[in-house]
Amino acid sequence: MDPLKKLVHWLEGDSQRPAAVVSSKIHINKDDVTGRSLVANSKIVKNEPLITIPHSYLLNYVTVLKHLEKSTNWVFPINCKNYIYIPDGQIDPIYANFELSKLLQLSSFQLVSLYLVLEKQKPESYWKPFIDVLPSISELDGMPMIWALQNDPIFDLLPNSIKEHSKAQQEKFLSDYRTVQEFLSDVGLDCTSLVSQDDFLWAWVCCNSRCLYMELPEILDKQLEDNFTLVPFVDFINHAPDDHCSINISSTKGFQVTSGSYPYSDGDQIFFSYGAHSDEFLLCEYGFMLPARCNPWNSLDITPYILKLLKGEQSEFLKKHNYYGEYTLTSDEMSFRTEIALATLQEKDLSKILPIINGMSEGAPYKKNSHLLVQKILNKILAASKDKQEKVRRYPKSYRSSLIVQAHHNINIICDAYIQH
Ligand SMILES: C[S@@+](CC[C@H](N)C(=O)[O-])C[C@H]1O[C@@H](n2cnc3c(N)ncnc32)[C@H](O)[C@@H]1O
Repeated sequence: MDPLKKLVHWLEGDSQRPAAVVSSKIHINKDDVTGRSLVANSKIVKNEPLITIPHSYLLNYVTVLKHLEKSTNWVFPINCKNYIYIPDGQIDPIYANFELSKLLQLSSFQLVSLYLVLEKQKPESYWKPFIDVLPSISELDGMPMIWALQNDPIFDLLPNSIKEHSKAQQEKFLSDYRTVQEFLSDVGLDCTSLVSQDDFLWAWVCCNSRCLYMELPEILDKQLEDNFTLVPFVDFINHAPDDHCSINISSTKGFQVTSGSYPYSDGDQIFFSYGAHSDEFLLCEYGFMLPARCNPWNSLDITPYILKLLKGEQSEFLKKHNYYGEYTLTSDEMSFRTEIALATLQEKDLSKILPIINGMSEGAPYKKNSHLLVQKILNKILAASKDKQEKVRRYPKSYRSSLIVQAHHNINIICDAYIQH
């Protein structure tokens, strides 16, 4: 049977497992650009219920621990038996080694990724219908952190802001992998044979590109970034920058999607917004960008250029008032933080900047020079971007090179529009 059909069949439940509810007005579609997506078969009105996925199908910190508990002699402190189905079956000898106190020290990313890798290796797993439809690593090849991990020299030709973002992600990934290796060796297992770095990368990027916000029980005392879940079927919904579907989590019913403020016609793709994200963010975290000029959240990060110009006293002043770093601009305006930093650069008496910070002054005396400074910075950025684009052209055409060209194109659009403006 086709893996998508198997997934739908699994979600239909059985005498023990609750059924998910999927509106007959939507179906799964597949294309080369956006992968799987959900599409309307007929008219859908505003706020119409579309999908409900019970907790038994959600993969997150709580459900993983609940499934592991079965193979161990510890008792998970959260009682969720009546709303999370755990299949009867054999004890897993690997999980039998897992100590609760050590598991509770893992983050959601570490635990869920480890569990996905181990479950994927089993010929029989409760989660198999879900795991079989997760994207392969090659489907997530748009994420530049993967290029960096593979030491692909083309990574160097990305805009600096994307390189910085991807390097930070890469460090987080490697640190998560190290923690999981330590966890496995602490419980007496051989990590390298059980969980290779490539397998862990696959699971980690699946979590990164498909996780949805869900608060974990307070008793687990986790960090904000641990509050996520994977949601089969709902994770086929692609991103659009404006509001489409709305999502909601019911403690009893599970994960619910309604059409929200947006009516759909037959053939329309169903979207929801992953957040107010720029193309650079979408590329780093999800491996795609929106078509040119379609993303209203695109901005240009000029932080390194401004930081280089600041003198010690000016940096201290900006740090003291929480205005150090994160200097951006869009096609038609610079951010307030950028304005403050550029005014600070021009002022000897820094007390004169405080009325601008407090909203008592518009900072008119600094505006002309600030604008000139930004123009100079943008010309430098344009020159660096042109140089990198020429180098990319010397590479054979590939998916990665096309993404780099698009990322530079986005920068050119903002710089040109701002300079003309
Ligand atoms: C939550 S999944 C959505 C379903 C996905 N298309 C699939 O085939 O499984 C997120 C991934 O979908 C793709 N995606 C989401 N929105 C997109 C869009 N507007 N354009 C292109 N790709 C998109 C990206 O690959 C992203 O990592």
